[in-house]
Amino acid sequence: MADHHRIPVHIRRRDIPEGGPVSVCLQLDVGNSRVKWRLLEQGELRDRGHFGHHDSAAKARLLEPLGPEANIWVSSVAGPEFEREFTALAERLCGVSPWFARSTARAGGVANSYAQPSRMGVDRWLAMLGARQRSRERLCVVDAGSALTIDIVSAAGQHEGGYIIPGPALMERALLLDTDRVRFDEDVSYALAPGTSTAEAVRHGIALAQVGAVAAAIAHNGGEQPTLFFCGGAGETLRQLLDRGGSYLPDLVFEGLEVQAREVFTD
Ligand SMILES: Nc1ncnc2c1ncn2[C@@H]1O[C@H](COP(=O)(O)OP(=O)(O)OP(=O)(O)O)[C@@H](O)[C@H]1O
Ligand SMILES: CC(C)(CO)[C@@H](O)C(=O)NCCC(=O)O
Ligand SMILES: [K+]
Repeated sequence: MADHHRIPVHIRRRDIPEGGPVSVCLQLDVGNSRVKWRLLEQGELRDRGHFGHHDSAAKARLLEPLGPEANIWVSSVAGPEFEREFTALAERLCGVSPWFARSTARAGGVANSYAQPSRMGVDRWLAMLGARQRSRERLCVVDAGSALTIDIVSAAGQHEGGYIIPGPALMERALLLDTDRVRFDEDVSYALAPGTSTAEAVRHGIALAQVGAVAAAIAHNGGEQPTLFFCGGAGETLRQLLDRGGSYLPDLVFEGLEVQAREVFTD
């Protein structure tokens, strides 16, 4: 842990001494379907990608070129085995101990509503910190990944609460698993019109459920209309189908990771 305090955080160009070491920061967003990553050098994006949790070749390609001066920051909602394995691999391949962000009671101007903050998925927490950094208005943060999560943050920065709903792929798998005749081969895209085939009825039904959940979350929680932020693989599609504006920010979790890291490493 002490090691991290020497590491320059939120590396701005003017922080780097002339001829000094190049600050490298590898950031990972470990979700339930896949691992997303981006690589920054002196605060500038150099590369990005994604891979499966068990793709050891991809992990080696990412870690091997890094030197011991690199920072590795991780948001992970995967189990502790991923954390252990990835830490051991990073230590072996580049001599760096990754820092894993945790959900806390408060950070970046946001107060957690959970009695046990560490129980909250850190991706939700970081997405809220990222959104709060961009807007001080009342927020609705929607992460449409394996799960659809919807979180409301008041203008004062209080997490009002949130929702965890199966995401589109999970909804479809649940239907196929527990029915005999819901079967189709067509690859129909998500839309809201009533379906006129099994494929459409399923895909449009799922789109309706996802969009409807966000609309209902906003309607049910009254008050000031929140500013919408979307992230996750289905985030932009959902934003368009909902048709209430808002921003799609695929890097919201990474942005929150930087907010939390800045607080942790500069106290
Ligand atoms: N372009 C797209 N349009 C609509 N839906 C999509 C699109 N891409 C992915 N999805 C759907 O969105 C869901 C999440 O996709 P994806 O796996 O990309 O999310 P993710 O945010 O990486 O998930 P996690 O963080 O949980 O690993 C899946 O149900 C997938 O079917
Ligand atoms: C809900 C997911 C799966 C979304 O990725 C993740 O945030 C998670 O595992 N959360 C733990 C439970 C909670 O957030 O209360
Ligand atoms: K996610």
